[in-house]
Formats: sequence, structure tokens, C-alpha cells
Amino acid sequence: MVKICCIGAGYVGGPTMAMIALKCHDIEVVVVDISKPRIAAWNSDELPIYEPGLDEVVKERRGKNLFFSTDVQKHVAEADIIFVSVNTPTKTRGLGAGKAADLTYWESAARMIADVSKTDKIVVEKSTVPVKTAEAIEKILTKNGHGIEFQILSNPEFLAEGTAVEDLLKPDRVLIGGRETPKGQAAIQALAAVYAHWVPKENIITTNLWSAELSKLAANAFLAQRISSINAMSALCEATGANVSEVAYAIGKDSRIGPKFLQSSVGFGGSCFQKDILNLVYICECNGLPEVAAYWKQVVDINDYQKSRFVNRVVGSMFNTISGKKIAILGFAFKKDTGDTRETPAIDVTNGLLRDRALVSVYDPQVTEEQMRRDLSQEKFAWDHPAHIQPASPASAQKVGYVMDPYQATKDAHGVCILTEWDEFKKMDWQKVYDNMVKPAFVFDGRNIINPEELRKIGFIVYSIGKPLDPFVKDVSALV
Ligand SMILES: NC(=O)c1ccc[n+]([C@@H]2O[C@H](COP(=O)([O-])OP(=O)(O)OC[C@H]3O[C@@H](n4cnc5c(N)ncnc54)[C@H](O)[C@@H]3O)[C@@H](O)[C@H]2O)c1
Ligand SMILES: O=c1ccn([C@@H]2O[C@H](COP(=O)(O)OP(=O)(O)O[C@H]3O[C@H](CO)[C@@H](O)[C@H](O)[C@H]3O)[C@@H](O)[C@H]2O)c(=O)[nH]1
Repeated sequence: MVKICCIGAGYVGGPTMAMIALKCHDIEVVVVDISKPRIAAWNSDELPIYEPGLDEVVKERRGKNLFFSTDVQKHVAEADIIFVSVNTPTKTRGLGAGKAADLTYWESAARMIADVSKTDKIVVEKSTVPVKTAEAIEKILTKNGHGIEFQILSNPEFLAEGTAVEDLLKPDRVLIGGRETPKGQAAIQALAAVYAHWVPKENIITTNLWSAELSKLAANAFLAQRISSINAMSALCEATGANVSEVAYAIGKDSRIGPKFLQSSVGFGGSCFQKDILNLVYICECNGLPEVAAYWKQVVDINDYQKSRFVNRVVGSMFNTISGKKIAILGFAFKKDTGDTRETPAIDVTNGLLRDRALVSVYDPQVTEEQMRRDLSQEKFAWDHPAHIQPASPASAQKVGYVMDPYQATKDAHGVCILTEWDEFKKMDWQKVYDNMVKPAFVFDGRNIINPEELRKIGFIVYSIGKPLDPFVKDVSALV
């Protein structure tokens, strides 16, 4: 029986390995992690991450050919194929701080693999890494590896959170990069055979190592670039009276452009887009390509601009002062159907509102109070961020209220900010919300999920990103 071990039981390692176990009953899959609570949660009824459909997959295979363990060394030693799916965050200090990927966790995993391995292994980069990481990993493995043969493959993951199970079941493509040697090619085929259990062969793409590593960064840069492009248009729409939804629909009808990823928003969040683009910027700079670096950096800059523009709209619309006013935040996760808050725009928006001394009350159906407070207290790297969305002091996190119900969040509020597109916000009783708010009652829709005209009929003053402005909001447009 082929044995797979995955180091890192996070958003990628957990669901990816669960899918392999589901589709390959002839393979034993063990997911290992240094975090005891995380592994305990994977072995319990309360999985550590929320993903639609994941519970069913895990429950079906756990204890049969899917296992979660903290005994990292034992399972690494026994495995034929080792996936490494550990964190690769942005460096916060030292050379490349604020841009370069921090490979500390990856390197320590590689050293451990080298130390404990007694048989040949295929080592798979599942984490998103800078181009040429495989070369460094190869050096670490071969220098410490007691003559054992290691083949390094790059197999980046393209799943999106909230749709991970669906994405893993029917991936647009599986990408495998390896060395162009007979052994490298054999390793590619061994991994391709795993995916071939359920992915059509034509969707399994094989390339050299560097193309696979770079394709992951390029894919995220292109996706994020579309969001920043439509968000840049949203500002122009507000200035001209055009409607960003109509513009997105019209341009998306062009089959060369396509309709996806043109949803204007308060900004993209998530653990990947910003981190991976900054990493790409750094790689370009290191390769003597400052113009290319500056081009991609703009994608992140526009994203920061969009978040600060949103805060300015809130403050400007409410007569330039939100001091002491209650503002409800509906949705804290970086997108719907996930409890993940990494780099969520809600952090910057909440901190922006707190800086203007608002009384903020947060509701999110999946984010815990503890998580929200940790997010608001954490120092983010301060690199190139507009001054007014700099992180607030940790003490300010205590000033934020956390409630279990959207009606409680909005009661006695002056304004409501919709920051995650949860379906339940579309179905809310907005008349009830209005009746319990201070007047004039404002709604700032950072996701364009409510019908502004219907809410205006109730009496709300509505700001929807990139849509024709309410006269109330229009008057302050010079401030934004
Ligand atoms: N989250 C996504 O949607 C997504 C999608 C595609 C790619 N990626 C990439 O995949 C990688 C992992 O992302 P994630 O979201 O799963 O992160 P995560 O933080 O959810 O999980 C990483 C896990 O690795 C564990 N870990 C770190 N060092 C370890 C070590 N030496 N030994 C054992 N365990 C260790 C951590 O405890 C953590 O549980 C990142 O490079 C990310 O960029 C993420
Ligand atoms: O039209 C859009 C689409 C998305 N977003 C926002 O963009 C962010 C990222 O969304 P999405 O890409 O759906 O989620 P992620 O889970 O971050 O997935 C991205 O990042 C992963 C990690 O690298 C990749 O694997 C995926 O392919 C890539 O889509 C979220 O804040 C969304 O709300 C918009 O504002 N407008």
C-alpha cells in the first residue's frame, strides 16, 4: 500500500488529504502537525476549519485510510510520498520584511524529513513558495539525507476557501512540476497516478519545477489583479454615475474577458492574494525587474486604497464624525462560507472606524469572538499602508463589541457596514433593522449584496460600492 504523509493539517493539508483518502482507498494517508489542538480537532466531531461538505468526507474515511497525528517523525519516516503544506507567511523582519516569503517552517520540515528518512521519498511542495524553492529544499535534503534519494515535486494547490471540497473534487487542473530527468519524470508519474484516481488525465498538467512554482504565484496575481481592476473602476463609477455591476456585466460578456472575479468589493482578503503578490514583487526586485515589481505592487496598493476609501465614505457620510456612534459590522470573515479571517478587509475597516472613535459591534456567523479580538490586536506589518488604516493599539480591540445576532449588532446603531457576503444578510428583515436604528440610518454595503433601492424605500441612506451615490453621500464625495 502506498503511504502518503502530509506535514501541515491546515486549510490546505486537511481537505486535500481527505479528498485523496476519499478517492484512493488503496492509499494510506496520514496528516501530521506540530499543533496538538489542531490534530485533536481533526480527530473530533468539531473539525478545526469550516468548509461545506468537509465533515462528510472526513467522517467517511477517518480511521480507515485517513489519519491525523502529531507523531510527525514516525509517519514521515514511513511515507513514500510526503506533502509539505506548512505556512509560508510574509516575512515580518529582516531582509525582505513585508514582502518576501518566510520559509522558516518549510525549511524546518525539510530538515526533519532529511533527519528521519531511511528510504527514498518523493517530497511534494504543496505550500505556495517562491520560484526556485525546490532548489534550496533539494540542497537541504541531499546534504543531510544519508545518501537517500529524494525527488522534489511542485504541486501547488488552487482550491479556494468555502468551495474547497468542490474545487478538490473537480479541479480545473492539477499541476505537477518536476526535474526533467528520468527519476524526476518517474516521480511526476507516481504523483499523477494518485490524482488520476478521479481527475481526468487531460486535466493533469506536468511542467518543469520552476514553471509549476511560478504558475501558482501568477494565477493568484492574475485573479487579484482582476479584483483590483474592477475596484479601481468602482471609484470611477462613483465619480461619474456609472454602475460598477453594469460595467462588470457588460465587459464580462466579452468571452475574452469572462464574467468571473469581477465582483467589486471593499477589497480582497484571505491568506494568499496579498502574501503571494508581495512575494512576487520581491522576486521581481531580486531579479532586477523593478518595472515588473511596480506593476504587480499596484494590485496590492489599489486593494489598500479600496479599504481606506470605504472607511472614508463611512466617516464622510456621517457628517465627518463617528466618534461615540455605534456602527454595526456584519461579516468579519474574508469571504462567505468560511470562518477564516486572515487578511480580511474587516480588520482594516474596523481599525479605521476605531481610530475615528466609533463604537463597533461585530456579528459574523462563523468567526469566534476570540478570533476577532486576536485579529484586531495583532500587529500587521506596517509596510506601505495608508496612515489611517494602520493597526490600532491592542487595547482598542477590547472596545469592540461582539454579538451573536445581526439584529443585536444593528440595534441603536447609526450605521451598518456589510463586509462579508453571507447569504443571511441578503435575507434580513431590513425594516426591523431600520426601526431599531438611530436616524438617519446608514447602510454601507461593501459587498453589493443588498438592493439599494429597496433599502432607500425603507428610509435608509445607502452606499453601495461603485453604484450611483445617494445624494446624502454624494455631497461628501470630495473627501474620498
Ligand atoms: N488557505 C488556502 O486557501 C490556500 C490555498 C492554496 C495554497 N495555500 C498555501 O498552502 C500553505 C498552507 O496554507 P494553509 O492555509 O493550509 O495554512 P495553515 O496555517 O492553515 O496550516 C499550516 C499548518 O502547518 C503546521 N506546521 C507548520 N510548520 C510545521 C512543521 N514544521 N511540522 C508540522 N506542522 C507544521 C501549522 O501548525 C499549521 O497547522 C501556504 O503556503 C499557503 O500559501 C493556501
Ligand atoms: O470577484 C471577486 C472575487 C473575490 N473577491 C474577494 O477576493 C478574496 C479571495 O477570494 P477567493 O479567491 O475566492 O478565495 P481564496 O480562498 O483566497 O482563494 C484564492 O487563493 C487561494 C490560495 O492561494 C488559491 O488557491 C485560489 O485559487 C484563489 O482563488 C475574498 O476576500 C473575496 O471576497 C472579490 O472581492 N471579488
